[in-house]
Amino acid sequence: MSLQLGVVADDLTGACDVAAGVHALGVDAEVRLGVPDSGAAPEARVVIVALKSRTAPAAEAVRDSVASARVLRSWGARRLYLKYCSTFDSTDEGNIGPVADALLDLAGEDAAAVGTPATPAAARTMHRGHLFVGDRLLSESSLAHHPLTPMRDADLIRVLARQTPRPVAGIPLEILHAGPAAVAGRIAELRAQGVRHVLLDAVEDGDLDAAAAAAAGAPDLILTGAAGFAAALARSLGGAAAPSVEPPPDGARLILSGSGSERTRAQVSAYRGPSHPIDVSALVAEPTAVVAEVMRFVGRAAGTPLVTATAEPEEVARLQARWGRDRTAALVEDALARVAVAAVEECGVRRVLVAGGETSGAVAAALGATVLRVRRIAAPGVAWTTATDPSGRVLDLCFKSGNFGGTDFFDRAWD
Ligand SMILES: Nc1ncnc2c1ncn2[C@@H]1O[C@H](COP(=O)(O)OP(=O)(O)OP(=O)(O)O)[C@@H](O)[C@H]1O
Ligand SMILES: O=C(O)[C@@H](O)C(=O)CO
Repeated sequence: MSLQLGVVADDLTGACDVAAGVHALGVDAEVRLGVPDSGAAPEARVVIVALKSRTAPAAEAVRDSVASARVLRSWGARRLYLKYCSTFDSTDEGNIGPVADALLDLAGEDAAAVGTPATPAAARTMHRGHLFVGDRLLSESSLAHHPLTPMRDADLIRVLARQTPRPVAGIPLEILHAGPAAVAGRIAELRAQGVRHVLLDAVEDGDLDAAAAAAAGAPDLILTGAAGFAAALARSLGGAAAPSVEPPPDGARLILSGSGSERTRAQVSAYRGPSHPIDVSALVAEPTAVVAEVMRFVGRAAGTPLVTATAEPEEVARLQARWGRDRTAALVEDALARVAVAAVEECGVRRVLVAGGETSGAVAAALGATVLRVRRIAAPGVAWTTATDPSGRVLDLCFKSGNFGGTDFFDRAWD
């Protein structure tokens, strides 16, 4: 089976979100970590390249995304998809606009980028170009206070227009409701007017299906969006078989949380097993001693140990003000990554659940995972995945976006 959809995702948990949605439809998907080496094409119909490009400097994000897109094309990908966050996480500098522009350059002079972050299953909907998170405008949700990409404007036409010199326009819901032909017609009109970025309204999966059907007739479009539109495209591939559910490998379990999101804070508080906080200030002075102390806890814990740096926003802000935002983040990510490696090597851990996108990227890289295949859906947008580390150990890895999973996720994810 040939590669139908080649996805470039701007973070690892976002890549796993797409893989989970595609797998749930019975379409085989594979996640590649980092810019892949070209070479033999994977067998999966959907391949998702997981980058760490959401908050990287725009030039770096463009370089890695274009390199990944070239490899996906060399593997015969029929469509290219740029996966960004369902809450459009970005700044005026990028990286959604610059990366989409670079993919348009690759696709040809008249190409256009068409898509939507709307993902109704995750309560992200678009109306009149405005993004809603649940019942709130994006700008009135907790994303307005995101430490790296605060989203203070819910008008995504305006947000994207600040990131690209190319004209941006939206397609309203009534055209989506009029069906694929109406959507395709409107896209063609906008392109004829010189528009190069089109954002679609969508409030339910049927709207995304109409968009996917419209896109089918225009193979030169670059498709963009979050997991919702990617799933609609996968649905349109058809021929889905029931997803297989493999048993997990034997071995001990570990939970690592470096996420600061509201949902993860609730999950950490609700967890009923043994847990150990990371002392971030101690980490600044003596990271090796902190990791050694954590490993004594992991080695002795009865049940599934949780190692957590998750803290209230005021505490994170205090630590960032004292030690620097990037330095604190790097220290925490490095410590959790070292704990993951030591737990696998010394404690027989084979199942690792990680909370937080940046944290997940750091842990996956340290474990030497390069390819992930979905084993089982753990929650909407979250999957258990199988990877083989460089020593040949089979690992069961779950990378959870900060905002995903129920409050009791850390207790229930293992079933
Ligand atoms: N106590 C802390 N103090 C300062 N920084 C922290 C602390 N705990 C975690 N961090 C850092 O905050 C960042 C959290 O980002 P991460 O992407 O992992 O989670 P998130 O933002 O909640 O989730 P997502 O991107 O999945 O929505 C990481 O870089 C992590 O190292
Ligand atoms: O789209 C989302 O909300 C997630 O897949 C995500 O990008 C997590 O960082």
